[in-house]
Amino acid sequence: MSDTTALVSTGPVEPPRPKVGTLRTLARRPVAVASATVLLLIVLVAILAPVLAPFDPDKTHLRLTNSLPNGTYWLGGDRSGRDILSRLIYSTQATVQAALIATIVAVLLGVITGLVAGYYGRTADVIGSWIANILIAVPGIIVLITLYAAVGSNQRVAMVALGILLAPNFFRLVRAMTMSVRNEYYVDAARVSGLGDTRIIARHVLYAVRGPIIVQAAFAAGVAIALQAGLEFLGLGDAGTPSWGGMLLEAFTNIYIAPVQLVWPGIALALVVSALIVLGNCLRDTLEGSKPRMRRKECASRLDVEIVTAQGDEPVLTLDGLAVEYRTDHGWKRVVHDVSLTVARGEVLGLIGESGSGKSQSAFAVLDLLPAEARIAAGSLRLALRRPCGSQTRAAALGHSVAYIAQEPRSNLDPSFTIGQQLVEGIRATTSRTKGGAKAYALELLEKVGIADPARTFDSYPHQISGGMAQRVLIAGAIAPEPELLIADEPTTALDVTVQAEILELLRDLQEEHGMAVLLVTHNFGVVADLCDRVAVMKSGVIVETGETQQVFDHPKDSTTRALLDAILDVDVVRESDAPTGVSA
Ligand SMILES: Nc1ncnc2c1ncn2[C@@H]1O[C@H](COP(=O)(O)OP(=O)(O)OP(=O)(O)O)[C@@H](O)[C@H]1O
Repeated sequence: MSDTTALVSTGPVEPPRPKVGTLRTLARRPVAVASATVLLLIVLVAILAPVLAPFDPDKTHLRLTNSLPNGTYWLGGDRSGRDILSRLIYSTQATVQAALIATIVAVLLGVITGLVAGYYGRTADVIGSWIANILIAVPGIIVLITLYAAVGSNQRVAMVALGILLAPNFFRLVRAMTMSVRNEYYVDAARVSGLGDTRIIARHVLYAVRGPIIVQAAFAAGVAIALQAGLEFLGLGDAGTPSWGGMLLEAFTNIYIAPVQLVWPGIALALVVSALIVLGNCLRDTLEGSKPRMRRKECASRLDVEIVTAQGDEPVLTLDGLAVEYRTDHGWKRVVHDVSLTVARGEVLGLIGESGSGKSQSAFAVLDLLPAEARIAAGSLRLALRRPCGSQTRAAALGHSVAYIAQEPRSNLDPSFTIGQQLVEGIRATTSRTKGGAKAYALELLEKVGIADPARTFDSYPHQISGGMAQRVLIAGAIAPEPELLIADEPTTALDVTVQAEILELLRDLQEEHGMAVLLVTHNFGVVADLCDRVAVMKSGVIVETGETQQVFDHPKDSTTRALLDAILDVDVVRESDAPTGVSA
């Protein structure tokens, strides 16, 4: 990225993309299938215990006391001569019951109160947060031990209490996520379209927070199982009901005589808790649409990047044969085909095309900003820079010699920090200025990009400034290291017409003053006319026409170019071209 290293989007919570076939996606992940199978088997074993267990769990064969695995007792006998396998099987009932009760209570309590507190705020939030803080401060195990002492060994009551103690985790998670989702535009739109609060919460908010809830529920079930076993191990359980914790306790007292007895309940516990955590993570990944097996570096590895010291009039940017693909349910889909272009030193190249034509994907490929689900199938990138950028890698060049201005100015500013903090951090990361020097430079830049009161803007948070000012701030951040190439992705799209004209004028002035090369992504020929020396027209991932702006305006060859030209009202806006010649896209 640019010197806006610090100006990275933390972005609002995105509305979740609708997913088809969650179970099918899950079924493609071997670890998910394995852990789901383990959990399903455990539940089946709990239900079918009387059928599956070879012996009554309390039946004793004295001659098999502390016996090793044998033909009668496949896992051996315990210190009372009972079958360990049968007791292990019956113990799953207590385990499943404990996990279900604690998790259901925690989810119901925590999610409902978290949704109410996060959505309505105010009193509900204050009371909910207050109770949650108290419950979190309470030492759970002590409460449970006290409870056992007070009401006797009643696992159901203990697990309800544990559920209440675990509920604040859900409360906090759901409250925080609901607060982010509550102000999203799609929630506003649902409200305006007449949906009631209950439907909005159930349909939109709950849908957005379901992934983390599922993961948290898996953790809660794991904690419940571990705690239930712990309490049984402490001898607080019902001695008449087989449980893994109780078996561990017996095996522990017998450790010098038959240490192997510790192994079976230990394995069972480890297996169930691990399966819960793994399945929870897989479910979250699937529901949130992440594809963990595809790492960005792995996917982007086919772009051949070369950073060299510029010789003569060599173009700053040379992109050759770029192909970008996205993974779909039916294989890889190519969205950018064999795109080649150059941007000469000091030149402004407009990359124009209708929506979805592949402009942003081409720019993102240069900036190494493609998402994890994309891959570069072919292509080479050459950056010829006058100023050396340390290690001569693309990562080193980004932010120093190559800067970026994004489409959505506000979502590229971190709402938690002031404009000044973000600018200073970016400047210090890309230049050798001291903190004081960086502050003075930031104020100078803010003035340069036309901000009327730089000192006030410097101390403002992003939500306190307008969209136009936010874009000026991003431009200030981008030009701070005096880049040789500026990539601007629809820098005026999110702004109103008057502000658009001001920002374009600012970009033109800065480009002329600094002699930067600019790759300007846009869908508006008016913008191209205003700023660009040359233009490359894209359609369906392919460059269909390139040429000097004036020439393309006067004699458009491709029907896409003509259609885009027809979309602007006044072709007289084409500026007199003083562009360098002889550089082809
Ligand atoms: N994450 C993604 N997954 C799948 N396909 C994608 C993804 N992002 C973009 N695409 C596809 O890539 C193609 C090119 O998208 P790109 O963002 O480059 O369009 P664009 O020309 O910049 O349009 P716009 O001006 O609307 O941003 C589109 O067909 C789009 O559907």
